[in-house]
Amino acid sequence: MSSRARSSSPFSHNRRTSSPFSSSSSTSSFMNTSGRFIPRSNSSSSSSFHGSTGNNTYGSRSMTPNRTYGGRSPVAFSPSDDLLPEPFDAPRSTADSISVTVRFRPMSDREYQRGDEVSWYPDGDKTVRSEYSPATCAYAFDKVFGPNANTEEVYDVAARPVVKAAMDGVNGTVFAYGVTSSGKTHTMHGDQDCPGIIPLAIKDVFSIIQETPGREFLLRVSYLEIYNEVINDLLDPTGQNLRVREDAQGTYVEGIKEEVVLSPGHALSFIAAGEEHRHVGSNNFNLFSSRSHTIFSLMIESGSHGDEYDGVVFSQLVIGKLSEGKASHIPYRDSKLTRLLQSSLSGRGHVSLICTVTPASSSMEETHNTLKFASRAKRVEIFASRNKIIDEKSLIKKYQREITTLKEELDQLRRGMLVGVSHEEILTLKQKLEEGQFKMQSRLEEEEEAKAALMSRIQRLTKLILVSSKNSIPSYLGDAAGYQISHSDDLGDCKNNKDSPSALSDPAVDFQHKRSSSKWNDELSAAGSILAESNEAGEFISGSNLTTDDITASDEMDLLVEQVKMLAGEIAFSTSTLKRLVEQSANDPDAAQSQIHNLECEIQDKRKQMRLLEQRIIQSGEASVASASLLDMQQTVTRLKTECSQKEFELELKTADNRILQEQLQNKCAENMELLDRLNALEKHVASTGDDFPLPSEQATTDEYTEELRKKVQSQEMENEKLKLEHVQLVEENSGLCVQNQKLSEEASYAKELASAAAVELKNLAAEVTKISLQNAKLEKELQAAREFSHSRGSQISNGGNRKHGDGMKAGRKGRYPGRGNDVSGGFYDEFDSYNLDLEDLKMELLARKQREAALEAALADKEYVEEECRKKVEEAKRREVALENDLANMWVLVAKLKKEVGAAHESMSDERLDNGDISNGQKAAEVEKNGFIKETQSLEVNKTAQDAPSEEPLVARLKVTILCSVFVRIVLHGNESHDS
Ligand SMILES: Nc1ncnc2c1ncn2[C@@H]1O[C@H](COP(=O)(O)OP(=O)(O)OP(=O)(O)O)[C@@H](O)[C@H]1O
Repeated sequence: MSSRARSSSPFSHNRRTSSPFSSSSSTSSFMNTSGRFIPRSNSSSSSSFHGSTGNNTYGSRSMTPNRTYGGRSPVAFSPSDDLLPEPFDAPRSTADSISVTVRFRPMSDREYQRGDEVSWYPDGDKTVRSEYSPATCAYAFDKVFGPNANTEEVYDVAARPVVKAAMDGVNGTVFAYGVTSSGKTHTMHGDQDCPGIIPLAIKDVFSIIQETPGREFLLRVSYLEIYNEVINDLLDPTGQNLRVREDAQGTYVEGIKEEVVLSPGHALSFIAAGEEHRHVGSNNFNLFSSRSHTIFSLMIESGSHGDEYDGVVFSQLVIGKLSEGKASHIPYRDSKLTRLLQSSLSGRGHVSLICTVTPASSSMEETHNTLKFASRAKRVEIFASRNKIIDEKSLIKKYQREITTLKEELDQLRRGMLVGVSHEEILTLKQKLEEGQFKMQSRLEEEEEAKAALMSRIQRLTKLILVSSKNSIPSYLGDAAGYQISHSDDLGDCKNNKDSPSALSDPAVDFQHKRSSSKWNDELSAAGSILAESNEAGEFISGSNLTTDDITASDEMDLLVEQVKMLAGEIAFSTSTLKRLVEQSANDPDAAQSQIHNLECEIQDKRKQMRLLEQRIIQSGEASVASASLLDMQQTVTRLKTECSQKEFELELKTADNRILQEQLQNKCAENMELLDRLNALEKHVASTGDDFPLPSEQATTDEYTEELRKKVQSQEMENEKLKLEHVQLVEENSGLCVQNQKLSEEASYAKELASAAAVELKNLAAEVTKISLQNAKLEKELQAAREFSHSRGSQISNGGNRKHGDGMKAGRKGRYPGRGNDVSGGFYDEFDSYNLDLEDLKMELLARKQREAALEAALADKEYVEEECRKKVEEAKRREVALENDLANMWVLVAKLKKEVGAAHESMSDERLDNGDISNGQKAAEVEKNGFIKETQSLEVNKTAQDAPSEEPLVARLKVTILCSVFVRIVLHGNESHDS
């Protein structure tokens, strides 16, 4: 058995009683499954939906208690029907979803005062709808409870099936989730008038146990709080900062205390004690509570009786209160809470999520977030199945086994089946058996003792009550009465006096006296008549039969003590009556005298009785000591001790009550003082107001005066109203400031926490940095060493000549570590050397190649550049050539034109001259010359490429020069143009 629990209650239950509980002092696992959420693949089953055309049937935007939330949503969808919770029948193998319910709380007075409106409302019993966008924003859940629903209704839907299944061996988790002040505590814990889920579940568990007589149950509880990521054991104040551990069975809290519980009250007392240890207790610091989660776990172990034993079932119910806190800086997925609930929410048990929300508009966003969370939770699939422990871990099984073995042995012994076994062996076996039984019994009895002591005390007290109420008296009381009577007889005139105390003339005295003593005296007298012949105190003591079957010595002692107390009370009362009579005797000495005498007799009589009883107590004590067996004495001592401790406990309670009462008294006194002060002030005020009124003059009529007074009162009332308003405003302002102040302090504390968290982070980071720096330094060192090594290696190799390949180099490398070659490490170093140098050579070669490559690339680039330049020049030259050719062609066209014109002019002139006969020889020569020129030009035209004909005529040569010049000019111009462009 894993010993996880720090300790557990030593309570065990006695099987002889009719209770179905099994006995145990147990340690067991806290959680017993592990796994993960399985997101539902079928998105159509999602519970959130949008886009409906429903009308909001609630016109008003304020939520009042009278507002009805019944009726189905008129919207045109029914996804909620898909989400109806299936019955939690165990075992179950098909997938089911988490049961998700939403509970609205009523709007608080504060929210009303703040002017909040309803922002979310339950539309029917399965839908939550936004008031501001009802058509587009709505969510469906298994069940939605309006603000008027009570917790029992919530329990019936959201928790009862889980509890039932848990009692049948299926793990279950019920948790309330919501923002601060949304109603988680109200839902889970509740109060006296309206018990929450936890007390209801506990009650249910015990009723199920009562209704299942065929099974034995062992229940244990644990209660923890997760506050600011720290787990504290609420059942054990020393259990702080516990750790979540994980084993094959799942996650559990190491060292959590588990207590065996025997009744609902017992379980609830642990919760009440746990609440005292909570980090925030009943504190109303919202921010703190939003970081506080509580988990109450009930471990249930059960098995059938004896032969019907069919294995032990172990299950766990976790009932949690989880706060949705925006203040929390740890997201849920990383939190301890998630780790802890991992087992419970693993999908193998039932899970019921109750989301608590407020309808108020000031919390609209928070409520929306809660609804979104709830909607997402609905998609988680579970496969709830029944747990079964068939290993040896079960306490019930262990005990059952032991009992069965012992029974068998006993049977064998009884039947005398141990044939051939010697008498000694039988005795030894018997002894062993008895020892075993004794062990078992003693453990059970330990548990029973406290209970038995209480029971005996109750019985004794009950006897006393019965004795007095039934007007019957045991024989020993009769003795006492007899003694009283006989003693009175002794006193003679006291008894026979008609003015006995019961016939006192003062009716008040008579009544009071009767009220205190008549019943007792009547009883004594009645019994005394039976034993009237016994007239001596000694006889009464010795003759009384105090050791009847049903009355033990201690009972007798108790009764005697009670009698002494009563007598003492009566004596005190008679004494005070006597005092009063003595005072009265001053007025009427005769009448009072006899009464005084009787009363004195009575007091004496009672004193004697008391003394006798005291003696009897002493004697009875001595006698009982003498006669009682050791066992009796032990029992008596134990009982007395128990009573003592009970008395102490009662005393403590009384002291605490007293303290509270005193505090209350002090408060009341203070309040009274305040009220008195206020009264005085008011009286003064009234007096001063009265002074303000002028006394009615003789002329003024009473009516005028009354009117004046009325006006004054009215103005006073108005002033009062004003003051009241101011007061209300001030109170509001004050509460606002208080809230602000609280928020600020919360924020400050949050900031502090953040700062501390940041400090921790920083510290961690610093540690990381240090670590990394150290690593860096180490690496640098190594690098440096490697560099040095390679450097020295390089120089060594360069000195050694042939560096690249060959034996010489290897010989050089080996020479670096003289002596190493002989051993293994030397060989390794040589190899390492050689590898390093090869690598280095390769690197250098690679570098040289890269350099060559780069040089070649540069040369190639140069070449390409030059080529490009040349190509450009060639193109330019070609373009010029084309241009020149064009110019030349144009030129030739011009020349041809000129030639034509010149030829035409020449012919017409010669024709005219020939006709007129006035052409001189000179002119003829010129014309010849011209004709020659034309002929030459024509020949040029034919041989236009021949530019320097040796036999040119001067004119032709000139023309050529002209043309060339023109061509040159054009080339120059063209060159300039192209240059400009
Ligand atoms: N269903 C309800 N009906 C009536 N009153 C409710 C209901 N739910 C909550 N309240 C009241 O609202 C107030 C806040 O509720 P409660 O303390 O339960 O909130 P909480 O969520 O537990 O807050 P915290 O996280 O701060 O502890 C309480 O005064 C409570 O009595």
